[in-house]
Amino acid sequence: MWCCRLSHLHGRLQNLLSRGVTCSAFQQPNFKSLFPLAIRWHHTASNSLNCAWQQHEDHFELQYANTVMRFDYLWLRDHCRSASCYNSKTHQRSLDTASVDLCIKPKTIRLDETTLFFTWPDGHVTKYDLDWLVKNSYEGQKQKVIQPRILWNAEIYQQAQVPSVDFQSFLETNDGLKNFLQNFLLYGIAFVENVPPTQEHTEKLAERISLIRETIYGRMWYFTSDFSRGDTAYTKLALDRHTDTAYFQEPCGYNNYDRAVINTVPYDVVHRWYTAHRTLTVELRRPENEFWVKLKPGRVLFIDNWRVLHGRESFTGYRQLCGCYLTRDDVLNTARLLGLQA
Ligand SMILES: C[N+](C)(C)CCCC[C@H](N)C(=O)O
Ligand SMILES: O=C(O)CCC(=O)C(=O)O
Ligand SMILES: [Fe+2]
Repeated sequence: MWCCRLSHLHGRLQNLLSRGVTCSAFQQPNFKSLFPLAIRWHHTASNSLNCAWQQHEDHFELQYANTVMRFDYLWLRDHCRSASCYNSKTHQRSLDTASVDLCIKPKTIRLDETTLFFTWPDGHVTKYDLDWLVKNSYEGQKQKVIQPRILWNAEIYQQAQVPSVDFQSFLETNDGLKNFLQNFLLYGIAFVENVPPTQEHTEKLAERISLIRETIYGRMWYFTSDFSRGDTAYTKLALDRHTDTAYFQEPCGYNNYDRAVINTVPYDVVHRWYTAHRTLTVELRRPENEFWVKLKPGRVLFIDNWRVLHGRESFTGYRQLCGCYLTRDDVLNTARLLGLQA
């Protein structure tokens, strides 16, 4: 019985999808709509505002703040910030987007000072401040400066002389934390110095930026070479450039050690994959693309696993390392709270 209902629904969905939804003027009974709307520019009375808009058949065009913006009418209805459509306390949408006519068009549009008023066929009014539209439009977004990233190699990084941040100022001042995060966002790595070399202090440091991400390796990992752990990371062997946890749904990044059997692509695609892998590996192994640092007690290194790979030489003797994984969303959130664009 359930099977029947499901396949019936499935059929209907496919039908809808294959037919598509069109907004052709011919579907509308009103004969006037067979003709394109008279398109004309509306200018503001005051020249100082420098705003002009035009109502096209299928979109609204606005020129303001040296930006030409185009808005879909459904988008304009959907982003309505009126009390019935949007809860400004929770910043959540109350409007049921699926209930809006896909072919909706405003009945009237008018500009008052810096506010645009759209009146929809059912009488509902949506108000937009011109600056809000600039900030949230596709075209406005494209002009926005995003947090710059520096593509570096060993020489560029050394010449930049990026300072490490002192443990005390990292923990106790927003400026210290902000400097650290700025470097981290720019280069994908950053250092904190003078950290008491204990697990507790390393944990405190991590918690200052973000939530610690618990994984199968534990919350804080504190390890020395121990082959019983069954992973090259826990040996004294050299560890080639890699990123961690490539096999997670939310991985820290990619890597060759943990790559699973490739069984989802045919032989000719797989060969192209190997060629690409070779090109990437050759780049990664160029000495000028490598930056070697000696980790010593008290020096903590943060690595953005989406940008920078890490590895180590083989070693002899006893060596201990302590660390943890951080949740990316929270690191970026802390950066934003400090006024950085992340
Ligand atoms: C020891 N520590 C927890 C840091 C990492 C262990 C991860 C090992 C694994 N090969 C991977 O790359 O995901
Ligand atoms: O031993 C090291 O320095 C690095 C270890 C490592 O990369 C890992 O555990 O994932
Ligand atoms: Fe690693």
